[in-house]
Amino acid sequence: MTDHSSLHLLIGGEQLSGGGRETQDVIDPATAEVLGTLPHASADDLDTALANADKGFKEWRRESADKRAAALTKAASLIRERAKDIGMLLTREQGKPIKEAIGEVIYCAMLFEFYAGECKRTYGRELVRPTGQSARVIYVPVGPVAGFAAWNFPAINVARKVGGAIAAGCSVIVKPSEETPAAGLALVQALLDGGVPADVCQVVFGVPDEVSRHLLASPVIRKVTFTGSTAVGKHLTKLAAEDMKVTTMELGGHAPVMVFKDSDVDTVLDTMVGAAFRNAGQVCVSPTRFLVEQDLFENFRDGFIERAKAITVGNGMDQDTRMGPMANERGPEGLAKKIADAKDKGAKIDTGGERIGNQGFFFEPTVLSEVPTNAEIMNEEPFGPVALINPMASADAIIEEANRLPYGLAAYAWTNDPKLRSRLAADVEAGMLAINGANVSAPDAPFGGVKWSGHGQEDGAEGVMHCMVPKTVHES
Ligand SMILES: O=CCCC(=O)O
Repeated sequence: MTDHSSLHLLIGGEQLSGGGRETQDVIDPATAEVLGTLPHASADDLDTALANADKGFKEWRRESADKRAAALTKAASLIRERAKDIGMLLTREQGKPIKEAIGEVIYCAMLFEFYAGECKRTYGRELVRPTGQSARVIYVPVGPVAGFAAWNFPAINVARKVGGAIAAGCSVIVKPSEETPAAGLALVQALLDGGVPADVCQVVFGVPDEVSRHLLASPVIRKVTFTGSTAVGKHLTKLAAEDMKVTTMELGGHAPVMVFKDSDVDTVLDTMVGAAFRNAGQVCVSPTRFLVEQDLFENFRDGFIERAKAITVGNGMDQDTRMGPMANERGPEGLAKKIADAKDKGAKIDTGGERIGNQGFFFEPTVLSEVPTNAEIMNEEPFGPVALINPMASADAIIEEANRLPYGLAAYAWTNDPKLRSRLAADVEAGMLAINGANVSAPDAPFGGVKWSGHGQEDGAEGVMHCMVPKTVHES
């Protein structure tokens, strides 16, 4: 199986490395030691991948839904068998606790199993026409897809990029993050081992801007799917527009957690504190801005601080670690700056706020409260282990603050008031809303945002349908 000592490109089924290609080191975020050396694709490699993707698409689009489903199902079963090994690769390169890593890998198997079923559900519709005529809408695969995945979920992000495309009958070239390459490589290998043809799913690495410009400049690619920052998403969307390529953009968030006065504080904290520090807060749907009705505020803040202090931080490979390091050197540096800015503007640092030790990229679980809305951290995704807790005067004020930012990925709310729940469902500007819970991800549930958090969805039936385009066939 793929490991960090044998990192490679996967082009036309060939594992390519060496040959004078540029390389970069892959770093263990828990120790800052080098885990392995990753080859970059040359321009020739990218052209080969594009030619393969073109050929692969022409063949795969004609395969039966049964055959595509069988390959996804087999791959899912191989991923389940390999979950522990892939999880260990993931923890080593990304840092999250091994239990979270294995859970992430299993999610990928579940997603492929769900997509296997969706292969047969790409329904069109018949339009009403006079006798002797017909008109119907059919859905056809959009064409070869270029997918760019982020480092925070090295497995799920790759699975979301390739799964929908393969189910729809597209070919796909995926670029996992260069910082976390091995888990994505192992997933794609399972797809090939499961029967997905080598030209249908390929993996490249390189300097991200160079790879994306090269692939997007090609007329072969008909769809671009990206997970990452809003800034890069806007850049890729503009590049894609040059050739009218379809885009799915899963971008940044700044999720509000609306805690209304009828909530039970301990129940909310028991669910949301763990969610806030999952993957060291490096989650696009991380619960971030806790907007708590005034009456509950003090109890809520005290309980949050107590639970945050109890979190065991350590190497993700240790079984008792509950929070690992941040995934790269940029993490603690960027977070420390945002915390300093918030403090200067009057926020209280209730616990944490500092980097831990001088080895690896560890940061304390941090709680800030009474954070002014002009602090950078209240406006830009912190993407780190920090919770921001503010007292709010009313339900109206909570909803207004929840919608204040240009982001709209996930939102969370706690209330049992049926009228308020309906209002939240209608008025909260987010692609995903969890009421009285912390989970917004499930293989059958569309995952995506609105406003600057992007457009298009992954997972759910939409994850496949966004890799297809409608065609209307009129017959007389
Ligand atoms: O950051 C993206 C993935 C997070 C999730 O699926 O819960």
